[in-house]
Amino acid sequence: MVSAPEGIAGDLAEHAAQPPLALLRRWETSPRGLDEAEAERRQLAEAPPPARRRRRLSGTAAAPFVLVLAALGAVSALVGDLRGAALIGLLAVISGALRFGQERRTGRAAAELRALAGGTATVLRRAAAGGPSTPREVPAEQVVRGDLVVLHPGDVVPADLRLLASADLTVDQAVLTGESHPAGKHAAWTDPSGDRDAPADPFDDPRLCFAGTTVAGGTGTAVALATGAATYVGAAGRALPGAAPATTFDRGVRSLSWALAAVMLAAAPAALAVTGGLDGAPGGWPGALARALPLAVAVAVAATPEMLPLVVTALLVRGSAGLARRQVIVRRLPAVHNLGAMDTLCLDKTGTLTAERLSLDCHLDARGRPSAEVLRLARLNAHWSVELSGRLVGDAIDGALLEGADGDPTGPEGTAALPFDYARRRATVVLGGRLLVTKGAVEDVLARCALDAAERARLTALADRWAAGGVRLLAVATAERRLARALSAADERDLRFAGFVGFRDRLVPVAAPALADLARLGVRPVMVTGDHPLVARRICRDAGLPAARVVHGGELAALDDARIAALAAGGAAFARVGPAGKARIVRALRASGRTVGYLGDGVNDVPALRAADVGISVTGAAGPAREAAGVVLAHRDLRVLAEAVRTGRRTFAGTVRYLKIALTSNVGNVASMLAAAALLPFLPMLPLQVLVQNMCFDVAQLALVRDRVDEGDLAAPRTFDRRDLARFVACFGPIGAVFDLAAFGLFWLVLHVHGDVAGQALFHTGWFAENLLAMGVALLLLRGRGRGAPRPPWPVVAAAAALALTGLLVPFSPLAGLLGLRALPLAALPLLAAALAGYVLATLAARRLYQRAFGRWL
Ligand SMILES: Nc1ncnc2c1ncn2[C@@H]1O[C@H](COP(=O)(O)OP(=O)(O)OP(=O)(O)O)[C@@H](O)[C@H]1O
Repeated sequence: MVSAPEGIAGDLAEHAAQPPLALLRRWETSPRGLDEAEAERRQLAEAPPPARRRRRLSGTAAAPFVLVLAALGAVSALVGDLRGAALIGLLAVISGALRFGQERRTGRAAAELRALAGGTATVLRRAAAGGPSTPREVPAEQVVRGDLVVLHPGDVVPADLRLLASADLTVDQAVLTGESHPAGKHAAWTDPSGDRDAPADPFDDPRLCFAGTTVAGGTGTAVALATGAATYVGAAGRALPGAAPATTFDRGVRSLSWALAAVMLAAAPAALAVTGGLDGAPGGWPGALARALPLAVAVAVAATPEMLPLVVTALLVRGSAGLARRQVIVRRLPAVHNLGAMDTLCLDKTGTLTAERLSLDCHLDARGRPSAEVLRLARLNAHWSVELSGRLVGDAIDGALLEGADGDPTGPEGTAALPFDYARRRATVVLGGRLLVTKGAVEDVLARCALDAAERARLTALADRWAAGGVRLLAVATAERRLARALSAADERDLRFAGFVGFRDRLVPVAAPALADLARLGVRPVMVTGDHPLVARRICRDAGLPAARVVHGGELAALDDARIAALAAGGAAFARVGPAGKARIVRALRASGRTVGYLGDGVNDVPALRAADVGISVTGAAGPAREAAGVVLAHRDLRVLAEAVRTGRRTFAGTVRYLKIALTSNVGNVASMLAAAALLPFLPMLPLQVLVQNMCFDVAQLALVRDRVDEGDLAAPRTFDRRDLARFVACFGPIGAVFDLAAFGLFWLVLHVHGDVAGQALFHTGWFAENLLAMGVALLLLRGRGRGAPRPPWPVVAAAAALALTGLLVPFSPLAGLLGLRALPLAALPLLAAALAGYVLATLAARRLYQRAFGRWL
């Protein structure tokens, strides 16, 4: 559960306790809302300062590598090596500039992608002070304090709100409280004991709605108390709505980062331990320590794949740009990875598997005979529930009813409405102040009709027959009633059954092949629908989906997460599931270790879209559903899903490849450096040389972002596998270390480098060159499995060549003196070639063995 600073919780409690009118006065607003000019003024006052560039610069400056360089520079200056300190400072600037540039590029691309879709909210505003107010849809971040916000099912609450009025409002607060049942919300609260103004926990206060939660049912009007960072979640430092739950990839990278931090912490003392006892260091032990400390830090840096965040973001941006070309819009970058990791895809039915539009099929009386009167009642219900709820358009059912009608349906004017909501599964209007007309799910409406058991059973059987044939029936019922007060769900009782309206929900032709493609990629589809179990079974059959059993939403409460996951794994479909139930199924599957996608287009899908590892929606879907999704399909063509999954896997494989190459090289390097430090009577490499070489490798590895992936590595869902990574590094890391050490041995024996400073510089140079050449080779050989794998693209070849050339040419350049390097004698070249040839042959052999033993490369 999210907890926020005391002050915020206290403020909210105080606001909640105030009478609505006093509250409106205090916020200088009115029951008709703010006028546009005032809203704009407040928006300017509340907007965060435009300090983004400065923040990015300071973020770059605080990057671990830059920080370590700064620390090293300081240590060098302290031990009197001013030239070294200046050079390290220069290195810090170059590294920071590279990082800043790359981040700016990827950041811009990511922002462009994000801007493709954003959250909206409905507010009541007036064009001018004193004028009438109208509901207006505005971007969620433009809601200001004092705005009157109108809530409908599926809306993501845009700010912390105090309710002024509501009708059967329920809010899913799971993102904040973990509570899976929606909480009832209404404008009043009284403490039974009369002691307190507000419940102890603000989330229990029915008068308050919190930014980031989702409206599950009913409607409401509320005043905004806090927006943006000032909201309860904002102040708690929590990512605001849309914040997808941590995915397996996030968790994997996080645990890897911890492991690497531990390696860094261990590498520094290890380097100290092996170099601390250097013989003959001037100044005795403290002098040796002062010389060894920078190396220890440099070794720790060399052990870390510091480009990881950059490579991950660049790969994600590249993946999403590729998807955008295929009309798949990625709204949240990590969703790309999650598409690749997804092994279960829950889908609702209407508008995803079946056509976006329903068509009216029949209108029947209680005997099953065509009835124009039933159609007229259903249309009046649809017309007035859309009109009186302030919504511009109805859902698919209302749309289908109104579509065929010639103008407004004839009949008395609607005077009150209780619009459709997913928990009640029905909609009710009052016509002419006394005729109540309800339409909705057959079993829900029949349960509220005054019928004897036999008649109810007969009507249920009649509806089931139609449902089994693929027709969705809704029941229509009426009642004569004078309402002295506002209409509420309690009035939907003792109804007189009028008849049925039926709709045809056609499976889109591409649904079955698209789902088959996904199944071949190891993604199990699970249907989760609000519709009737028999309709669900029928559609599953037509779409080739498993429906070994259809679990009714009503059963969910009695099932624990493990059982729900087991049912889904056993091929069950879920029917008559409301928004909270859909989210519950997604959470249960995630809790069982699955990576879950959710594909839906209705407001009833919003909680599930947000609970999933990756929420997928379609353009033309309800606004809140699009906003809740991480991925939006620009065309309702499910066939692109398989390609999106493959792109996700490619992106993921790219990240894994980077990690494998970087860690293998780093581990081999650090191991050989520590071993050499223990064996040699002098530092095997100067800290600055370690850092320069490390930076060259870092930059070269950015080319991997452009690399291709073997399609064979994309066949199954991928999650972060630390064991696989460790195995790879354990197989290939030591090869690098062994050949590094072999090279030292050769230099030692053949170049006679021992002893004097000039000899040491020669040794350092030999190693510098050998290391960079080996890194170039690693980049080319470890990127793929060899025969049959895609050839390296030119940026990777160029990066490998640049590494090799840097190693060979820098010792002959003016930079050599600055870095403490010397021109290598010609005799060194055959040694380098021999060490390198050995490394190449050993790696090729190991690659074949690895391939045979483990099959998968990335
Ligand atoms: N506008 C409406 N008025 C009255 N009843 C409705 C309306 N829309 C839907 N219903 C009833 O409520 C049920 C649940 O609707 P819901 O939208 O949750 O699911 P669905 O559209 O049937 O399927 P899916 O979850 O696959 O989109 C419907 O099957 C229908 O019986």
